[in-house]
Amino acid sequence: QRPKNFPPGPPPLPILGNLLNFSLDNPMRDLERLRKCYGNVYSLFIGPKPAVVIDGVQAMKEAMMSKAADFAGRPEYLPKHHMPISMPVVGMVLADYGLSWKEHRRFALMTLRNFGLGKQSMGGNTVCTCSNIICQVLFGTLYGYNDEFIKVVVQCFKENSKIANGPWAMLRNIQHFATESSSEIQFKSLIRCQQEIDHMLEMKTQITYDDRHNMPYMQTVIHEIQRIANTAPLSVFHSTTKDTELMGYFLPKKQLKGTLVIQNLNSVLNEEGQWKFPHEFKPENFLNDQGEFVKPKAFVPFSAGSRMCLGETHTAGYLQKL
Ligand code: HEM
Repeated sequence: QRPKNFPPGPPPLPILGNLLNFSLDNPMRDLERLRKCYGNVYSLFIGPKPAVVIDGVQAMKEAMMSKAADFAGRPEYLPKHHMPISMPVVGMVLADYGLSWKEHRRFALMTLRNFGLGKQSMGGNTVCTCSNIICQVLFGTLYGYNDEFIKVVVQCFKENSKIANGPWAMLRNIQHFATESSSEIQFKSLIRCQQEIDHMLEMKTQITYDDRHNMPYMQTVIHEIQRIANTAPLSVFHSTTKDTELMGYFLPKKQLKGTLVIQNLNSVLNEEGQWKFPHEFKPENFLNDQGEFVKPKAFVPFSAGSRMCLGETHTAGYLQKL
């Protein structure tokens, strides 16, 4: 039974809730269908538990920015107590809203920033140390500095990136780009990126992270790939921390032990009215009329607000807002 003035949604079945409303092959398409039927804020039953789905920039902004503290919880039943033995402690990702999470987040942000996250390229031991800290932040496990496990993990990542960036892989990627839909645009984008790289390499021997400011087209392509790739389409589930309202609907805390909140980041990354070409791969989505790189407010692959991803380099700005 939906509480009074709760967001509308499809009628649930006993025990199963709305599970049969979703197909296994493409549940994102079913969410889009429900959005068209019920609007940008609607509810579903995952088994017996009600959940609220948030679509589009406007609803997401109200929940994650204007009412950040009300929506910053994590659901109780996320599988934090069923982690493998190597992750016995709850990391920050699944930690519920509270003092402990705040302190961990503040500390992690400062540590990552002091290590130069997003400022400089890192190498050698720094990579090992950072990977180790990321393991602790994410999974709650810190390895010793000479631990063989973390050394092997870093070595595997290095080998993988060599393979992924090697000449054969590049050829394969170009072939993939060239044969997928809107292949011509993608192929032209790659050629233009290569020209930008070649131009930079005329002036110096190696390109670093800082050079991105002089490579606007490269930036647009990377961002457009991330928009289309949609790495975490439903983000990490949130939960309300108190009775609150969203777009005129009432979301009770007490009655439901915190309402489960699902952000549909996919709906924002493809929202009509927010993008010049919402449903196509076009780097122009990130170019203004002067041909400069701009990041539209609907670019939210890392989510937004107080629980926004720590890997996003601009997250540091939220340090003061916790
Ligand atoms: C392309 C790569 C990545 C994507 C798309 C991504 C996306 C996300 C998303 C959508 C969330 C959930 C935010 C929310 O609950 O509203 C998240 C949380 C998080 N991410 Fe990432 N992430 C990426 C890489 C990283 C990296 C490299 C780190 C390590 C520095 C990281 C650390 C975290 C942490 C600690 C959280 C939990 C924050 C909290 O609960 O307060 N992520 N990420």
